[in-house]
Amino acid sequence: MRLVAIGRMKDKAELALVERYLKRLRPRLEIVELADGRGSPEEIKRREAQAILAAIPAQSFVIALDQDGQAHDSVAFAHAMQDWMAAGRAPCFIIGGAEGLDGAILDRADAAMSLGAMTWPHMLVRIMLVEQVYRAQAIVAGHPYHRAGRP
Ligand SMILES: C[S@@+](CC[C@H](N)C(=O)[O-])C[C@H]1O[C@@H](n2cnc3c(N)ncnc32)[C@H](O)[C@@H]1O
Repeated sequence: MRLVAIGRMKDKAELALVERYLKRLRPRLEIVELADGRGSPEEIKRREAQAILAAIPAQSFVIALDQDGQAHDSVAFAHAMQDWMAAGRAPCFIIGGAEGLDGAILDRADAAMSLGAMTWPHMLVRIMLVEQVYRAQAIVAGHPYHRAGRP
């Protein structure tokens, strides 16, 4: 599995949170960080899109993180991950930069996934996604990390 993300995560507290979940993931999630684009907002998105497209492995199931995408609950996400893997298409998640994702990425993506209607900073999205991937693996494994209790 791969995560292609715009921006270098430097903050130690953010890195520690990503590492907390990353080290537990099986299969592992490789994070590919790409430099922020330069120029006007449109140029930034276009340049970042070129780099993102080049970093997507062949055969992967591409999931663009986008606030207008489809919102899953954690169990549905876990089962979707299982289906992609079973089909031999390892997930490749994409997180945009400050300007968001270029339309070319949304066109290339096999799915667009939302973490809610609000706009989140990309580094927080990275942390939340890695936690949800770990939660998905816990759900599939029947690990008690995920408690399904609801009112
Ligand atoms: C700061 S946001 C970009 C905001 C940008 N104005 C836009 O409209 O996408 C950076 C990245 O974080 C991700 N992101 C932010 N909020 C999200 C949400 N609610 N659901 C899914 N991804 C989100 C997206 O990949 C986005 O490109």
